[in-house]
Amino acid sequence: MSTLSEVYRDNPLHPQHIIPLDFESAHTVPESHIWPETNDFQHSGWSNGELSIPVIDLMDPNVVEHIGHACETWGMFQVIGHGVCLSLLEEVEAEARRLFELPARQKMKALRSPGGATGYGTARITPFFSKNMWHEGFTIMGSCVDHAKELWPRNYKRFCDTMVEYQKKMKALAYQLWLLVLKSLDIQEKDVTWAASLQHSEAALQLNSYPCCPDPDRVLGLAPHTDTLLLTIVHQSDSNGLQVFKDGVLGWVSVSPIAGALVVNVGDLLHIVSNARFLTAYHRVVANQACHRVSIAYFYGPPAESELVPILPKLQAPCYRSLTVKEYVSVKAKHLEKALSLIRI
Ligand SMILES: C=C1C[C@]23C[C@H]1CC[C@H]2[C@@]12CCC[C@@](C)(C(=O)O1)[C@H]2[C@@H]3C(=O)O
Ligand SMILES: O=C(O)CCC(=O)C(=O)O
Ligand SMILES: [Fe+2]
Repeated sequence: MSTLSEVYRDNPLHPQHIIPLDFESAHTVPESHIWPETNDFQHSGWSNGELSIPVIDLMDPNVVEHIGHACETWGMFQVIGHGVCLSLLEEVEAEARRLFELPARQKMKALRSPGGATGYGTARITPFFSKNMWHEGFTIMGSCVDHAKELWPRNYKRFCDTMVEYQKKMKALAYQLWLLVLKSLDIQEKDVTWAASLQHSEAALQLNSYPCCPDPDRVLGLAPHTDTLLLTIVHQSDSNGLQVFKDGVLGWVSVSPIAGALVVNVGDLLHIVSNARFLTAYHRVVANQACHRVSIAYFYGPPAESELVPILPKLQAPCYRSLTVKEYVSVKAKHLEKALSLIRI
């Protein structure tokens, strides 16, 4: 369907990097999932007052300044007053849980193929790390009917309808955030050559599952990474786990759940077009023993063929060379964290 899928088809993964652990049967943590020398997971993580990411009310008259400031200092913030109703957030989370609670052999029927972009499986960044994550995911790009039919042959409609409805709401919210971001950069929409194409944006919905872990201090839910596209909107439900890296003294900072709030990340593409003024959020997820954490992430960006050009204030030189979305996604699929430095001028 989308040309982003083509990029992933051209960068296939090995089957052993796609199949998650059968977490239900794992009563101890296997060697393959024990991360070395990183026992800082639970104890780092500030999360009070000034030491947490900003919470921004979209109805606030100064919302543009707040968003600009948050993107410059954290690359991540939480939004309230976004107009997405709580019942839809609860519904999409309940559907995600319904999927992940299926027995492993059932979920395997919707396994992502080696060159595929969609379906059940590990996180795409898995091959870059020597240890596996305490995580399983389900990726949706375009229609999820074929995979959902494998999971629930007679009863797939509720899942798909919820995902369609949720993506519609996320797309509208992402566009609203994008316009606020442009304002904060003092840029007119008409000056961005690919702005109109955002109507046909290439988006992905990722359902994430972090099962209860018998030994959470020795595993990682999701390894540190930055998101690739423009913006990510995350519904993280009510359990801790998400952390963002803040340069300087703070290190890993917990992103405390706020009921009804959504977490917004600056992705690499927004970092590039802002000419490095906005930080791309480097984040990770730690595991926990008590509950099965589920999150739903919506990735928003321009169509794959769009040419990204850093938007420059007067007299500023571009930090990155111009390239298409597709080209960047492909560089990232091959080099992960090194991708940004490879396109630096
Ligand atoms: C459109 C996207 C964005 C993807 C790839 C593709 C579909 C799945 C997304 C994630 C979801 C989990 C973390 C991440 C890092 C991963 O491994 O897969 C994300 C990645 C990215 O932001 O690069
Ligand atoms: O689970 C979370 O809170 C974050 C997930 C995430 O970082 C992602 O899907 O890219
Ligand atoms: Fe992420």
